[in-house]
Amino acid sequence: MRQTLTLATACINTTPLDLDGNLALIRQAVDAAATMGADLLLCPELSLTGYGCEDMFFVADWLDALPAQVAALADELPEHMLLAIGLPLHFPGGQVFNAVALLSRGQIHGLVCKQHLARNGIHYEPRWFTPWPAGHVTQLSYAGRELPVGDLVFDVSGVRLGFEICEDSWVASRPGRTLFERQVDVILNPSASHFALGKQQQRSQFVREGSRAYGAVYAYTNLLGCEAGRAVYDGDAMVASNGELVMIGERLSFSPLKVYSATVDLQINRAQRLISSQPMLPGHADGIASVDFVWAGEPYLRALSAPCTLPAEDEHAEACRAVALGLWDWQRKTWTGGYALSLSGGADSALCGALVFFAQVQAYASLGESAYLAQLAKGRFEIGARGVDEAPLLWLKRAVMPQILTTLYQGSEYSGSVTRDAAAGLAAGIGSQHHAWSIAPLIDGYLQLANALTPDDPLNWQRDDLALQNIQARVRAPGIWLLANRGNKLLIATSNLSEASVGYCTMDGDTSGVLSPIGGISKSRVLQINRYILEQGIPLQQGEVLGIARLALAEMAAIVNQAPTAELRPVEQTDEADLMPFPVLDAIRRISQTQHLTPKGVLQQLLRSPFAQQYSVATLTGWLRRYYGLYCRNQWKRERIAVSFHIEADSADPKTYRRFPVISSQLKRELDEMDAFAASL
Ligand SMILES: Nc1ncnc2c1ncn2[C@@H]1O[C@H](COP(=O)(O)OP(=O)(O)OC[C@H]2O[C@@H]([n+]3cccc(C(=O)O)c3)[C@H](O)[C@@H]2O)[C@@H](O)[C@H]1O
Ligand SMILES: Nc1ncnc2c1ncn2[C@@H]1O[C@H](COP(=O)(O)OP(=O)(O)OP(=O)(O)O)[C@@H](O)[C@H]1O
Ligand SMILES: NC(=O)CC[C@H](N)C(=O)O
Repeated sequence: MRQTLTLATACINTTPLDLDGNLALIRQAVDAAATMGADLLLCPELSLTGYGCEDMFFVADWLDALPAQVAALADELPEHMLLAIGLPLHFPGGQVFNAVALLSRGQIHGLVCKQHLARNGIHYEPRWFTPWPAGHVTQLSYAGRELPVGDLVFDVSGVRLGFEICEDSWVASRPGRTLFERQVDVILNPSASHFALGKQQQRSQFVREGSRAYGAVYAYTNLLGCEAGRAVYDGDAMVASNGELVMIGERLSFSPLKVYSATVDLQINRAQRLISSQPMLPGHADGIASVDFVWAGEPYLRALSAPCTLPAEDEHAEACRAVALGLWDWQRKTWTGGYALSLSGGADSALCGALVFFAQVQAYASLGESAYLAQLAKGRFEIGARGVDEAPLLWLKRAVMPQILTTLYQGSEYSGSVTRDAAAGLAAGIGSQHHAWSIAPLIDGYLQLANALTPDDPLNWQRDDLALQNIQARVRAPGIWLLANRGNKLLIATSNLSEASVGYCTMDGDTSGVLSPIGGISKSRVLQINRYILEQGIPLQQGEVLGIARLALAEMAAIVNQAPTAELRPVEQTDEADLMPFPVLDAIRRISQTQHLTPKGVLQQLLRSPFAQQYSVATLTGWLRRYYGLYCRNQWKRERIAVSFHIEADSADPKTYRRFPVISSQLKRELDEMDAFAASL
């Protein structure tokens, strides 16, 4: 019996429905794992089809074509390697399960089905899949063979393998408990776990604990990249043995595929089972499938992987990297000509522009110049060659960025030179093709048209404040759309999470666009990140390729040193005066969305926080009323805000994370209860 195993994990940047593309990456992963001498390769959840296939999981004809692909893949495997691959499993005439198949050369050994379907956060798996009942095993005719299916353990020449499929490991009654009873040596976890700040820490806890408590090696692998346009997957990969991490992969890589391996000692984990206080029935044979596979000989001279520790999380770096990876994947998966951005010289659009630049720099560093250029060539960019002595960063700014990003400053009579110069400076710093024009004549034109309808009663700022603000924001939209259409570019909308939550944005004005890259980042963090980009720079992976460790932008200084203002009114206006301090707004948003509380419950939390020392109860309840008033009435706006990436723990996206009725009571009763509670204090 083998005493050690070399386990490989693949993080794959899948595309939903792209069977050929996903299979090509899986084949590359098999080759890479073979080179590493791996005994087993684990691929992520639903990696054959992509995780986000949505209602295609209801299309039986499409599902029923998959087994032949799986069989063909098995035929190509190297002699001594097992492959675990996630896929949807259709019981002909019945329902669909979220499964993983275990393959070796020419063979499919069986399929394990997910028992706990993710229905929290951004996940809606119960719409398509049926949960598999624990302890149930059946037979199925699949790809022309009779296979065991269900809550299975595979006995591979004395080494027992079991699975927890993503959400299975997040719940209290995780399958690992019965895998332990069946003497499992290795628990494999194929996942599709969306990126959110702080999640690696959570995952590492169940990976380590799964290994310690169940006396097993635990291998975890996640999808990578912006698979289907919204969620970004971070390609987290970990292996734990004897309760300690022995492998941690690089997360949020711009490579479409990352394969890692770890060599682990099965004996030391068996020893933990031996001394476990949990009873284990001898001869527990239920749900154990014997696998006809011969491991390669024991590699006695191969060193075991050493324990390692999780690196400390740099939240700003992670947020920037996740957004940039999303932008890179949108660019390459949509085959479009880059991005167009209305650049105001304010915080939000500046961060969007900076992250488009960071995406190019990181893609260059991760892929290397020739693969990076090959990718751009697929998007039909014609990039001039880099000068012999030209530094890659300068070349990216000079030759690449003008093609990737078009920026446009659109001043009005209320815009100042501060923002115009800040926009021009940032554009120079990131190398975008920058233009500036005035929208004043267009606004005048609209006002003349409207005033001609009521010549005795022209629009004025005292009465028509919102109408006069919004026309300015709207007049900017057609111009930037024109430039976007002309260059086949994706229009970036600059909404951030805080403003999107309360609808503090003009529909069909500054919300116009395909994609809101920072729609998952709170305004408080946007402001902090801009300062971070100025003062520290975003760390680069493989930065040595460019000769820099971090990408800093000195041009952010002019952005960072302004108070956020929408420049929509003749009198100086700040966003925080219109709304409330952003840290308070973000706390209300986060508490209400992640703790699922009523306004009274949120107030109670705020009263226990440092805000209670800063602000009176009356001020806090006033802001809570403003927040909920805007939140409720603007659900229709959130339904129409451009697609965004999930970055913070919560999000405003009504199609994934946060659902709320478009028409509602506006929480009138609950707000009155909050006031009554505040009055009772
Ligand atoms: N109770 C209600 N329930 C559902 N819908 C309601 C509604 N009341 C009005 N509406 C609809 O909403 C429409 C108004 O929506 P919309 O035209 O978008 O505009 P609106 O939400 O009224 O105003 C835009 C707000 O965003 C701010 N803004 C704009 C641009 C940039 C920034 C920034 O700093 O980033 C901020 C601006 O200062 C203003 O407070 C109404 O005409 C009506 O059709
Ligand atoms: N003068 C301008 N030129 C070009 N685009 C503008 C201009 N003013 C506003 N916009 C567009 O409208 C969006 C919203 O404007 P707003 O001023 O609220 O945001 P911002 O300037 O990016 O950041 P901040 O809210 O911090 O000022 C901007 O992000 C930008 O895309
Ligand atoms: N695919 C899944 O089961 C994902 C669910 C899990 N709770 C996560 O967010 O990672």
